Amino acid sequence: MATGELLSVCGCKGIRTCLRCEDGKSEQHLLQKNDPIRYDFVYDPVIKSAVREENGVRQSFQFPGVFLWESFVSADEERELVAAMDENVWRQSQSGRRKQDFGPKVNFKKQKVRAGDFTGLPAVSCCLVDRMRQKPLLASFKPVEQCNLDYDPIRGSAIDPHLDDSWLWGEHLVTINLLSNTVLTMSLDQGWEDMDTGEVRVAVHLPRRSLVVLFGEARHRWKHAICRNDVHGRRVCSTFRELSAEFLPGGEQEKLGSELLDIALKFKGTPL
Ligand SMILES: O=C(O)CCC(=O)C(=O)O
Ligand SMILES: [Fe+2]
Repeated sequence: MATGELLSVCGCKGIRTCLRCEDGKSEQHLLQKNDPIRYDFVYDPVIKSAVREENGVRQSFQFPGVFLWESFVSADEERELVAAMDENVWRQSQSGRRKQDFGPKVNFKKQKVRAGDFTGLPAVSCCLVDRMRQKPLLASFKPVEQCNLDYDPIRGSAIDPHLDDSWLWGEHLVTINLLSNTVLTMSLDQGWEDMDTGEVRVAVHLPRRSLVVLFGEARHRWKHAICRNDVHGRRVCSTFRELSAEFLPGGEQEKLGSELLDIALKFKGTPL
């Protein structure tokens, strides 16, 4: 298929905005986006803790559920991966993002999933998945979906704080961060103890070409986001998702789960 994007101003719906459509949205929506933020921590991957220093006072707490793998792909691989993505059409998505999906057809509201036109993950991902599985944390990771996202400061690209679905998707969310450094902002709307009056945020710095895994508390309790201000140049990422227990051996929908995995892991996919 030809390189390019499908024509329309942008892909935003409801309260989502990007630089292309913001003039036309009500100020209320923009005000809601600028709520004050109270407690800003930075994730330290060495001590696996969130750290903050204010007026010479250092505060920190354990922050489990984040695994960072720096230089997961080489500079040559990064170039090849992005070139392969750019051979395919990027579809407009919310908040100034563009996307390419390789995965089953899902209706999250009705909790319905079927193979649909899914042809599998792309061929270029086969060696990436083999490599990630070398780490004990991901030894049994079997992705059934890959979503490529494209962020650009010119479009004001971002993704609002959210939790990924956990009816269909399993424990580990794996993202490869390409083309520029960014920050994954983890947040709890209402903190706890002496921070319970405001939002608590933890900035997880994602170097270019790194891989990050969210699991446990960082997957299920803390929301994650990419803020517009943290997109400094074109950024492309690939997020891989596995199936939840319901779709794995012993689960109620194991047959469907195994059919979807068979398709996914043939690595013959084209985007939907
Ligand atoms: O861009 C990212 O790194 C995060 C994407 C994300 O959270 C999602 O697609 O659910
Ligand atoms: Fe997400």
